[in-house]
Amino acid sequence: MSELLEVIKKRNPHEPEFHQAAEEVISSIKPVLDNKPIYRKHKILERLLEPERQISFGVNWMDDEGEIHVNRGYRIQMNSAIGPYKGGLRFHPTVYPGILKFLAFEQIFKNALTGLPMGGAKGGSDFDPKGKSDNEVMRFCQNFYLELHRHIGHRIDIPAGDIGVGGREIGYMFGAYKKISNEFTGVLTGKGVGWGGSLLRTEATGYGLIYFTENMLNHIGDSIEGKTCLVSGSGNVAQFAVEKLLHMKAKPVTVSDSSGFIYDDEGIDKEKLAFIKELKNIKRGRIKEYADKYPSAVYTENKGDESSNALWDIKADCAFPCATQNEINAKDAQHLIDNGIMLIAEGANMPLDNEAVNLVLDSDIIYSPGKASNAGGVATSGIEMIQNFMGSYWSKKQVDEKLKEIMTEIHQNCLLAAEEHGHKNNYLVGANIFGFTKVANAMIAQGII
Ligand SMILES: NC(=O)C1=CN([C@@H]2O[C@H](COP(=O)(O)OP(=O)(O)OC[C@H]3O[C@@H](n4cnc5c(N)ncnc54)[C@H](O)[C@@H]3O)[C@@H](O)[C@H]2O)C=CC1
Ligand SMILES: O=C(O)CCC(=O)C(=O)O
Repeated sequence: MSELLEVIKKRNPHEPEFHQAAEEVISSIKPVLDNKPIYRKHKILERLLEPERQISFGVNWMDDEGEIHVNRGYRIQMNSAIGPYKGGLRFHPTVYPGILKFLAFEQIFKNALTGLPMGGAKGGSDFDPKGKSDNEVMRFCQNFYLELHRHIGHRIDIPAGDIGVGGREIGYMFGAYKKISNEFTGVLTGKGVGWGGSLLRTEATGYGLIYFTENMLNHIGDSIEGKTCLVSGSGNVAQFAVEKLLHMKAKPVTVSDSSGFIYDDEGIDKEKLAFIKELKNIKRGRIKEYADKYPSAVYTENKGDESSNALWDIKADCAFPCATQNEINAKDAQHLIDNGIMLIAEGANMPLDNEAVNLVLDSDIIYSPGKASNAGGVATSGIEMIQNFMGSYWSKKQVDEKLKEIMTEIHQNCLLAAEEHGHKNNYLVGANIFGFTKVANAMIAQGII
C-alpha cells in the first residue's frame, strides 16, 4: 500500500493535506482489502483518489473603493458512485487544490456513512471574507457563482457551506442562481429557513457531533452530563457544539479563533454563548473580546511560533476540535493524553495530524474521526434536499429526530465494521471501512467507466 501512496504523491505533488488524508484511509482499510481481493482487482482505491472532475476558474470582482481583485475558484467532484456530488464550499486564503482534494476525498466516506444518496465533492476559493464589507462579499459570491453554476445542479452537484461560507454567502449565491437559471430548486443547501432551507441545518454539525459523542459515551456506560469540555473554533460547528453541550448539562470551557483562545473556568453558559454568536456572526469580531467582557476568562494569543497549542494543555474530560485541519499535532495529543482526557471527537475535518491520530489510537482515549462525528451537517443537507424535492418543510422535531437517528446509525455501523475486521471499538477503522465498502460495491456494480 505504501507504493500506492508514493504514486499519489507523485501524481499530486505539493499537496500534503491530500497525501495525509490518503495515507490515513489507505492504512486503515487494509483489513478489508486483504479479506476481499475484488477491491484491489477493481483498483477501487486508485479510482477513489483521482477526482472524477476538477474545475478551476478565475473570479474577478471589485471592492468598495473600485479596485479590481483576482481570486481563484474551484470545484473538485471526487466521486458520484452513490449519488450526486455533495459537499461544502470554503472561502479562506489557504484554499488550493490540495486542501479541497483532501476535503472532497473525506466527503466520499462521510456521505456514505450518512446512509443518504450523496457522492463526494468540495469547492471554494482563496478569497478571504475577513474584513470585507457585505457588499464586497456579495459581489464576490455573484462572480464566483457565475462560473460555478455551469458545473452544478440539484441532481448533479449540490454545494453548501464550510469555513468562510455561511448563511450570508449561500444567500448571495442562491440569488445569483435564481437570476441566471430562472427557476427555484435546491441547488445549494444551507439556505435560509423560509426560502428552501431546512430547520436545524445551521445547528446540525455541532448538534450531531454531541449526539455522536453521547453514543460513544453510552457505549461504555457513561454520558456527557457533567463533563468539562475543550472546544476549539468559534464558528458554526463550535457554536452549536457548545450549545448542545449546554443542553446536555456538560461544561464547555474554551473556544478559539485564528488569533488565540479563551479559557473560562466558570464555564461558557447560555448568555456567554449568545455573546459569542453575536460577536462572530454579526459583529465579525475577535474572540479576545470575550475575555474583555467576562473577567472569569483568560485570553491566550497565538504568537505564531508555537510548536503546540496551549488550549490542548488544559485539563478536561472531553476535547472537540472544531476549527480547522491539523490543529492538533503530536505534542498537543501528548498533552491531552498526559492530562487524562477520556474522549476526542472531531468536529472539524482532519483536525488531528496523522502522528497525533496514531498516538491517540495507542492510548485509552475514545476517538472519533470527523467523517463520522461531524457527518450531521451533510446529513441534514441531505434532509434539506429531500424537503426541496418534496416541496414541503419538516418540523424541527422531525429533523432533530432524523439527525439523532442518523448519528446513532453511523455510530453503530462504525462499531460493527471495526469489529468485523478485527479492530473492536476503533471508530477510525470502522468509519473508513464502512464508507469504502459501500462506495466500492456501487463502483463495481457500475462497471469500469
Ligand atoms: N459547517 C459545516 O456544516 C461543517 C463544517 N465542518 C468543518 O468544521 C470546521 C469548522 O467549520 P465551520 O465552523 O463551518 O467554519 P466557520 O468559518 O464558521 O468557523 C471556522 C472557525 O475556525 C477558526 N479558525 C480558522 N482557521 C483557524 C486556525 N488556523 N486556527 C484556529 N482557528 C481557526 C475560525 O476563527 C472560526 O472560528 C472545518 O474544518 C469544516 O471543514 C465539517 C462538517 C460540516
Ligand atoms: O452540507 C454539506 O453539503 C457539506 C458539509 C461539509 O462541507 C462537510 O461535511 O464537511
